[in-house]
This record gives sequence, C-alpha cells and structure tokens, in this order.
Amino acid sequence: MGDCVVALSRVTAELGGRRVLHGIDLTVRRGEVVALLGANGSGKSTTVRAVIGQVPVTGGEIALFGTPRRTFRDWARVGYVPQRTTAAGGVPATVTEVVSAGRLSRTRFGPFRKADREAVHHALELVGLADRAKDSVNALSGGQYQRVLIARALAARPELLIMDEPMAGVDLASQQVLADTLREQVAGGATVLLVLHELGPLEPLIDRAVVLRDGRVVHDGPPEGAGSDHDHVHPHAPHEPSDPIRTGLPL
Ligand SMILES: Nc1ncnc2c1ncn2[C@@H]1O[C@H](COP(=O)(O)OP(=O)(O)OP(=O)(O)O)[C@@H](O)[C@H]1O
Repeated sequence: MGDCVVALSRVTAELGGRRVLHGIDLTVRRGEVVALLGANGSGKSTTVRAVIGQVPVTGGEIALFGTPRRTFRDWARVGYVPQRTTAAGGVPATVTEVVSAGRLSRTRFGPFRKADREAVHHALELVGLADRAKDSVNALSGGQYQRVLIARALAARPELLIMDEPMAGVDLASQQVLADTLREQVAGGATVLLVLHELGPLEPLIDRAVVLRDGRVVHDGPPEGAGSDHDHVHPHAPHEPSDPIRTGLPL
C-alpha cells in the first residue's frame, strides 16, 4: 500500500454524543480521483473532516502519505476546500487575501516572496478570477466564491486535494471552470478526494465512487455502479417537509 495517499481503516467518529461513522474503510491511491457519495447525513463531510483532523476519531486508523495522521505534519501537501456553507466567514477580505491564506502552509507564516505571490496569482488564473484579485469576496457570486476557495487550496500547490461538495450551489459557468481546473490538476498528477451529492459534470474524471449510508461504506467501485444520487437534498434547495424519506442510494 506504498502508493496510498489517504488510508482509513475501521474509522469511527462521534458527533454530539452520537456515533456517525461506524467503521469506514477507504483508500485513495496516488493520482486517483475518488468521489464520496451518499444521502444527506450519511457521513460524507464527517469522513473528510476526520481526515483533516477537524473531527476527532474514536477508533480505527487514518494515514496520510503513509504517515499516521496523529504524527503527520506536512499539511502543505494537502489542499482542503470546505463546504461553502461552513466556509463563509462574513469577514471582509479581498480575493487575494483569501487565496494568500492558502499559501501560509508553504511560507510557514513568514513574509511572502515573489514565488508565493506568483503562486497566488497562478491559482487565481486557474479558476479564472485573476481580474477580480482586488475585489472584496463579499462582491462575488456563490460560484465565484467557491472558485476563490479552490484557488486558496491550490495556492500551496498541494499533491492531495480534498473538496467537500465543490459543485453545490454553483452556477453552470463556474461548474465548468471547476471541472476544467480539476482536470488540469489531475493531469498534473494530483490526487483528489471529493464529496459530491451527484457525479454530474465531474463524472468523466472520477476513477472510483465510494457510497456511504448511515456512516458505513455500502459501495466502493467504478462510478457507473454508484449512479447519481437523486435522493440527496441539498441544504440550499427548497425542500418540502411532506417529501418521502429519501435514502440517496441505488436500490
Ligand atoms: N456538529 C454536529 N453535531 C452533532 N451531529 C452532527 C454534527 N455535524 C453533523 N452531525 C450529524 O452527523 C451525521 C453525518 O453528517 P455529515 O455532515 O457527515 O453528513 P453528509 O453525508 O456530509 O451530509 P450532507 O450531504 O447533508 O452534508 C448526520 O446525522 C448529522 O446530523
């Protein structure tokens, strides 16, 4: 398993005193693009947040680049794009400031040098927002803000990209930019783990789909077998309380 970039073995986690991950096994090998699918509340976000250390695990093992997560320190190799709903801070900042924050893991919080400024500019070019560099992020559309978050993750030139629902609530034009950006990253050798509620426009890029149900893996294989998750209800989407209970899984 020397080429495992992410490896979870029998991982359990609790939130609010309730067990939400019931023994997750998941591997992402170097250069692979793995999609984590499943209904609302199935544990997708909790799984990726456990990988980056935002959710404490109560059992099992997590390794990054072959190193146990507990002792892993090389965070500049990892780019994380949070779910946009949890990332909106309401703090006024320019596009450049937000993206520069993604470079801090490389500068080790020291002064920015030319290479750092170039990396920030390049990341903004990749997501098509170089012309908005000086604008406040508050002036951006949801899709543009999502592109800023992705540029922030790319600014450190990570080998592993972890993205939580990068397409959620994103307009079609931005979706296309995101798909193109991701394709370039993958072509450049990046490894990707992303949470999706449906395969959508990213499907051609995905090597493997892992479907969760109630905190357990119920499918791990080619994306064709996973299908799109029509039963997922996104928090941004209007939702009728009278809707039937949805499982989000292929029957
Ligand atoms: N901070 C929290 N405290 C208590 N329970 C939580 C918390 N965050 C999530 N949960 C619960 O943990 C379970 C897994 O949630 P998680 O966000 O990982 O699911 P998800 O598959 O990412 O769903 P979604 O598609 O809605 O984002 C759900 O039952 C959720 O209600």
